[in-house]
Amino acid sequence: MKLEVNNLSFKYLNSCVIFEQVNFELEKGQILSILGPNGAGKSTLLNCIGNLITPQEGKIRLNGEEVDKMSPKKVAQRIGYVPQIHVPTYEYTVREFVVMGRTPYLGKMRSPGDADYEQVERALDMVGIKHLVEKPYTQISGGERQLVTIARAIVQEPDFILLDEPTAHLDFGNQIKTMRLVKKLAENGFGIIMTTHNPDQVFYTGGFVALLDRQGRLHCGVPEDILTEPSLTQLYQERVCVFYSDELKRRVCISGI
Ligand SMILES: Nc1ncnc2c1ncn2[C@@H]1O[C@H](COP(=O)(O)OP(=O)(O)OP(=O)(O)O)[C@@H](O)[C@H]1O
Repeated sequence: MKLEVNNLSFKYLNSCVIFEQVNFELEKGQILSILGPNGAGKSTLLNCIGNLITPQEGKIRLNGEEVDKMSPKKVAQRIGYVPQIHVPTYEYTVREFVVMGRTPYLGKMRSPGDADYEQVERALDMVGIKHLVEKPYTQISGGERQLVTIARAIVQEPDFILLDEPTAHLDFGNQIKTMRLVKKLAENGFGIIMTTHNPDQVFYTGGFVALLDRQGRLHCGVPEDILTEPSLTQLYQERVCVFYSDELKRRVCISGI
C-alpha cells in the first residue's frame, strides 16, 4: 500500500499560500516525520492528507486511488488521524471512546461485539494505559487523552496513521515511550506520518523526514541529509547542534544555547 502526495498546494480563504508543490510518497511500515516552525502549516498538511480539508491543487492517492473520490468509510479504513487536541464532548469511558475506532467496520445499526472490545483491550495494552479503561474520557489528563486517541487509531486498523504532535502534552518519560510506540507501530506495518517540534525524535525513529519552511516548501529525505546543523539553524533561526553519540550509536540533536 503506497500513499502518494503530488503537487499539493493549499491556502485558507483570505490567507496567503500555506504550502506549495508538496511531493512525497510513503509505504506501509515507513515513518515520515514533518518538522517546521509554529504556523508553518504542518497540521494543515496532515488535514489535507486525511481528506479533512481540500487542497486547491494536487492529489493524494492510495495505491493509485484518489483519496477525495473515496467514501468517508473507506478513507477511515485506510487512514487514521490523531489530532493535536481532542476536546471531549461527552462522558464516554475510555473503552467506549476507543471502540469508536471500529465504526468503519460495523454495519448500519450494528453495535461493537466481543472481538471489537478485545481489540480495544489490546490497543490500550500496547499504548500502556490499560488501567484507564473504565475512566470517563473527560476525567483523564491531556497526555492520557493523546494516548487514548492513539489507541482509537490502532483499532481502526488503517494502513496509515497521521499523528499531529503526538508528544505535545506528554512528560519526558512518556515522550520517550511514545517514540518507542511509533517505531513499534511502523514495525507492525502501519505507515506513520507525524509532526514534531523535536528533531532528536527523528534521529531516534529513523525513516524519512520533511522540513516545512516558512515559504511553504517541503524538503524531504533521510535525517542524515536533511537534519544538518545549518538547515535546522536556518529553519528555527536559533543555533542547533547535531553530533554523533558513540553511546547511543545515532546522531543527537540539542539546542546550541
Ligand atoms: N482554519 C483556518 N483558517 C485560516 N487560517 C488558518 C486556519 N487554521 C490555521 N490557519 C493558519 O494557517 C497557518 C498554518 O497553521 P497550522 O496549524 O497548519 O501550522 P502548524 O505548522 O501546524 O503550527 P504549530 O506548529 O504551531 O502547530 C497558520 O498561520 C495559521 O494561523
